[in-house]
Amino acid sequence: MSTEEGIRATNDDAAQCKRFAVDKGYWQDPFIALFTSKARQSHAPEISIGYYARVKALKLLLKKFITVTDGKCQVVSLGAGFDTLFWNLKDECVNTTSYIEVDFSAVTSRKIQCIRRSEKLLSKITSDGEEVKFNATDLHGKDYHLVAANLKNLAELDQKLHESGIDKTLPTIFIAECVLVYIEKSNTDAILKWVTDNFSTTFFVNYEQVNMADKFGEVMLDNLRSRDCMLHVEYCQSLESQKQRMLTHGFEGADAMEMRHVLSSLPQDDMQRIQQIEFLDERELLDQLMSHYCYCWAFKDPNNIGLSHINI
Ligand SMILES: C[S@@+](CC[C@H](N)C(=O)[O-])C[C@H]1O[C@@H](n2cnc3c(N)ncnc32)[C@H](O)[C@@H]1O
Repeated sequence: MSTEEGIRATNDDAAQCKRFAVDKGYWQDPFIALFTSKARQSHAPEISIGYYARVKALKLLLKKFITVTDGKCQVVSLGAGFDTLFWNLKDECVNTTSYIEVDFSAVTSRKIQCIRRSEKLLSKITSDGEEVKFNATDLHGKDYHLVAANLKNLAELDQKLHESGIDKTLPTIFIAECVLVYIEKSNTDAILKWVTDNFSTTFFVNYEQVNMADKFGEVMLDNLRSRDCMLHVEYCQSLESQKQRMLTHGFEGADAMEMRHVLSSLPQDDMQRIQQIEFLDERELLDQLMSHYCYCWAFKDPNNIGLSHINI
């Protein structure tokens, strides 16, 4: 059985791994240090390269969606944790109609505290001196919203998105980065169906485990179980099962890619740069790790605005 505490702790892990990799120079993120303390633990280069590919590919997909929709779109980040993508996009002057982050209240309240004590973070969510509205768990800026909801409770999620001013007729991208795998199949099925039932033009990006039916997958499951985290891997058997999940829940088209192929599709000059940061002992280990994670993306685009062309 997972405990909420065990699941929430995965956010601290992700944020710490990102901070460590950023401090090492894998990629630039001037905001991650505002949500994390300096990493106490070091991580193997394979882990940092994994995060590098995950962060780069998500930004790539999101920017393509924003370009296709000319910025007249909404981003909903499910289980956003301490993700900094909103601030990094703002830093590059990439804007959307609104950007909404959702997580458990214990996570959003900590994120709100970090935002409130940093002028650098606050300045990106206010404009023309407009006030940011917040309580202990929810924060509403002009185009940024951070709200508390349990993703298993769709009525609560719907209500919180409504309070954030969501427009279900506007193209909306949903991001779930290492989130659905912590939630039971019946609930994730319901989330995906709710998305396609409610949003007329929508794109979904899911990052999580794949090819989990082997020994490596078994060890990963055991490892997380010992930290009070059950992974729900029914759809993590193959790229095909990942895509089928999307298609059976109302998406018109879906595609998926193992992270080792994502990595080799990223700009190669940057790859050469990151391979020089730390000595990589065994290339095989990197390939093994990267073949157990994937991006899967899916779209519903009845007006043919071009969502079917978005890929990595
Ligand atoms: C591994 S972390 C990933 C955080 C962020 N997406 C990233 O990639 O850096 C998983 C996040 O999902 C959140 N989460 C998991 N199950 C959830 C649920 N049922 N309701 C709300 N948030 C949930 C956790 O609290 C945590 O912040």
